[in-house]
Amino acid sequence: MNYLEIKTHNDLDKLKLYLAKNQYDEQENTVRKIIKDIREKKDEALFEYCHKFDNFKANKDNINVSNTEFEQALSQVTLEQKETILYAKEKIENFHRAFLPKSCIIEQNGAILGTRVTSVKKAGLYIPGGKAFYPSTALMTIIPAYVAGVDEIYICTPAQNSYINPLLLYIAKLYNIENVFKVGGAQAIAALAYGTQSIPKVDVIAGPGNIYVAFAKKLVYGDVGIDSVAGPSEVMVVSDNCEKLYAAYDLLSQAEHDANAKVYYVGFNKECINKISDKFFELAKTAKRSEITLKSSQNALFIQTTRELAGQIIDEIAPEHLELQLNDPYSFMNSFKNAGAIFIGEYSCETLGDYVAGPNHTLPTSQTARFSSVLSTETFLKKSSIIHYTHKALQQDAPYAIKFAEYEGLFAHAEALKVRL
Ligand SMILES: NC(=O)c1ccc[n+]([C@@H]2O[C@H](COP(=O)([O-])OP(=O)(O)OC[C@H]3O[C@@H](n4cnc5c(N)ncnc54)[C@H](O)[C@@H]3O)[C@@H](O)[C@H]2O)c1
Ligand SMILES: N[C@H](CO)Cc1c[nH]c[nH+]1
Ligand SMILES: [Zn+2]
Repeated sequence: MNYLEIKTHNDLDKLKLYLAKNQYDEQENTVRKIIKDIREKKDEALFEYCHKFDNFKANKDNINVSNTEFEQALSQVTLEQKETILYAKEKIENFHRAFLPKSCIIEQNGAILGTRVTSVKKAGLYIPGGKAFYPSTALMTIIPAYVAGVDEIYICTPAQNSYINPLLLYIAKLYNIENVFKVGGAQAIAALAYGTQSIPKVDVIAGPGNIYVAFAKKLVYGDVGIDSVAGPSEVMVVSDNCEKLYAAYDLLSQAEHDANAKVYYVGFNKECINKISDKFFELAKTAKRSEITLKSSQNALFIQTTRELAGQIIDEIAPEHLELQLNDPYSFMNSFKNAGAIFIGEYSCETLGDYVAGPNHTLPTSQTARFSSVLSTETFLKKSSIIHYTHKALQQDAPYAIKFAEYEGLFAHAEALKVRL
């Protein structure tokens, strides 16, 4: 069992060393090659990788889900499945609508100043589908793009042996999305970033994925916008009690996503650490997704610390999900800043956030919650400044702007104002 005792500020170095060991050089090199190949050989390389990694013999005629495939898939969706999806859809839509940023203006010394919010034109959404199917991620990526007003939405998802989850296609149909490409992994991200004969180049790529998808998004960023590096799932539970053992179940729920998932338990006494770790490893042994869970449970880290130092531990790890099972969680929240999503109290388990609470479940991982945010409508929006002066307003500000231009030796800047005075 990975265990750290952090009792003093200096002990935090042990955690930094532990985190620095997580290197994925081999996977990063694989992704670099995939991106290079897609940029150079486009569809030809894309089809080869679909075959190599997903056993799908792709070509220009079958890469896009056809009308017949849509119809077949929709006929398989049961009434109960539809009701479940529509329940979550409404909650997620309401949340994203409520937090939609709006254009706004102010008036200052007679000038109108503002921010104009516009959506990107083309968004590429990645819906994972390697080790599990993720219709919930279809809702979590489509809804913010749709609410933001994106003009064209394209979906990429792996089609192992040519199969796509019918629930995903049902959700795409609810939003009239016709372009669902049967492509997964780094090759999907590269295709959306640079375009191929079959897949258009988009403005923003959003959606989570495994280590290959996450590296690819990181590498194409700058040529295209991304939501965040939303890679293998992570959860940290901080608790000051362990009577109910909820933490062990919550750790397991994320360990089952991926062998590279990361789960952390932070407790304040050894007794709780022992109780939670014993239960967690017992559950992992009999887990349904045992192959994945047994591997990821080996990465679980148990930390014994004090309430005072726990905030610094959170900030260092910057977990994708943070559960605070604490007395007085709100006062504790002043002690840290870095977490993708914060679940407060023993009843707010992460599974609710994964599916139905409303906020997005696509979140930054691998310590990037230090600077990245949850996927939201903002992922698909840009802001432009608005500046509108009248002659009177110009007369008020110009003398100051002219002086600034002169301090900088930029005389043409000053002249552009002087001719208007
Ligand atoms: N951070 C978040 O917000 C969030 C949300 C949901 C899911 N997730 C994560 O998404 C991931 C889903 O992973 P998944 O694997 O099930 O699906 P995935 O769609 O992310 O990955 C499958 C693809 O990986 C590629 N791949 C697999 N093995 C490869 C190899 N050896 N070399 C090159 N490429 C390879 C293939 O192209 C395949 O299509 C999990 O890690 C899960 O934890 C994260
Ligand atoms: N926990 C994932 C984010 O890391 C989201 C998810 C989707 N389905 C189940 N869980
Ligand atoms: Zn999950």
